[in-house]
Amino acid sequence: MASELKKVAIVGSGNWGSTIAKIVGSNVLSNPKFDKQVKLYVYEEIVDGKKLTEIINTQHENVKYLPGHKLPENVVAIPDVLEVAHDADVIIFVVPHQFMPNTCKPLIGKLKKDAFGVSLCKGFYINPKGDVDLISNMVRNLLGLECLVVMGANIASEVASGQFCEATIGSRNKSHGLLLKEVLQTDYFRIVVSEDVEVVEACGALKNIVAIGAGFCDGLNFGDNTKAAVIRLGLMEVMKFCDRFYQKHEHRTFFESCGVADLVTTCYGGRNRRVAEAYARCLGQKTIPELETELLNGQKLQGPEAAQEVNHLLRSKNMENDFPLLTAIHRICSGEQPVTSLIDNLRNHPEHL
Ligand SMILES: NC(=O)c1ccc[n+]([C@@H]2O[C@H](COP(=O)([O-])OP(=O)(O)OC[C@H]3O[C@@H](n4cnc5c(N)ncnc54)[C@H](O)[C@@H]3O)[C@@H](O)[C@H]2O)c1
Ligand SMILES: O=P(O)(O)OC[C@H](O)CO
Repeated sequence: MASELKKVAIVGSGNWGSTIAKIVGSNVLSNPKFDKQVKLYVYEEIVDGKKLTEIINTQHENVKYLPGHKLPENVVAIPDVLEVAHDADVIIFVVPHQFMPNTCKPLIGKLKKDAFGVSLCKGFYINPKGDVDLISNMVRNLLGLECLVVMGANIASEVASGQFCEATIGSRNKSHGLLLKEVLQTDYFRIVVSEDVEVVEACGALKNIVAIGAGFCDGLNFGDNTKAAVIRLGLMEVMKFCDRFYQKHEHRTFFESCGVADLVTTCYGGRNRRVAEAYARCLGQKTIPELETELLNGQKLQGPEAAQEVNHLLRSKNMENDFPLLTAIHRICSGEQPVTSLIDNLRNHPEHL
C-alpha cells in the first residue's frame, strides 16, 4: 500500500520554491493519497558559515530566500537533484529558468516512467535546433516527461503569508491537472485548471518583460497614465505573441490569473519592476546585473533574459516592429538604447495605427 502513495518532489528552493514547499509540505500531510515526505532540491551554498541544506533541515526555514516563514518538518532539503527526483511521481520544477538546462541534466533517463513534471519557471530557452521554446518543452524533450505548468499572480512573500490569491494550472491531462490541484490548492491559494497550456506558460514568461517596462516608467517618474499605457500595450503584445506562435487558444485564458492578474501584480510589486526602476533612476550608472546583485540578495530576475530570448525569436522572424514594447525593453536592458528613449518607441505603436 505504502508504495502506491504519490511522492511529490520540488526542484528549486528560492523565494517561490520555498513558498511552494511550505504549501506542498502542509497539503501532503492531510491528504491520504500522498507520501508524507517532500524532498526539496537546494542549490547548495554557505549562509553564515553553514550549509543552507543544514539550516533548512534544522531550523525549518530558508533563511536566505524566504526568511520569516517556517517550512513543515516533512520537507527535507537535499543538495543532490537526482536523489530528490529519481523516485518521485510529481516533480515540480521551480528554479530560475536560466538554470533549468543544467539542473535537469543529471535527471536525463533516470526518472520514473510514469512520473510527470510541472514547471513553475517563468521564461523561455533556446532549444538544440536554435529555436526559442517553452521551458515545459525542455522538460518534455530532455526528460521525456509530460509537463504541466503553474503560473499566476503570485508574489511569493504574499503567498507565504497566506494572503488570498489565485493561480492557473495548464494541463491537457485532466486527471493530472486535478491531482496537481490537490497538491497545491489551499483556502488562500485558489486554482483554476486550463487546457491552454502554451498560453498559460507564455503569459507567465512574457509579463516579466512588461514589468521591466513598468519599472522604467516608475524610475523615470512617469505618472500612472503612462504606466497604464505600458501595461496595456504589454498585454496587447502578449496576446499578439500568443496569436502568432500558439495558434489554438481561448481568449478567456488571458483573463485567468496567469494573464492580466499576473501582469498587474508584477508591474506593481515584482522584483523585475523594482530593479528596472533602480536602473532608470541611476540613468545607466550601474548595469541591471549589478543592481540585481545589489538589491536581490541572490534572487534572480527573469525579465531581461526573457526579453533577450523573445528578441532572438522576433528578430529571426523579422517581427521586431510588430512588438515595439518587447523590442525596446530588450534593447534598453542590453544597453543598445538609453532608458529615456522607452516612450519614443511607443508613439507609433501598431495599436495606434
Ligand atoms: N518569487 C516569486 O514571487 C515568484 C512567483 C511566481 C513564480 N516565480 C518563478 O519561479 C522561478 C524560481 O524563482 P524563485 O523566486 O523561487 O527563485 P529566486 O530568484 O528567489 O532564487 C534564486 C534561486 O536560484 C538558485 N541558484 C543560484 N544559482 C544557481 C545555479 N547555478 N543553478 C541552480 N540554481 C541556482 C538559488 O539557490 C535560489 O534558490 C522563476 O522562474 C520565477 O519567475 C517566482
Ligand atoms: O518578482 P518577479 O518580478 O519575479 O515576479 C514574481 C511573480 O512572477 C509574480 O507572479
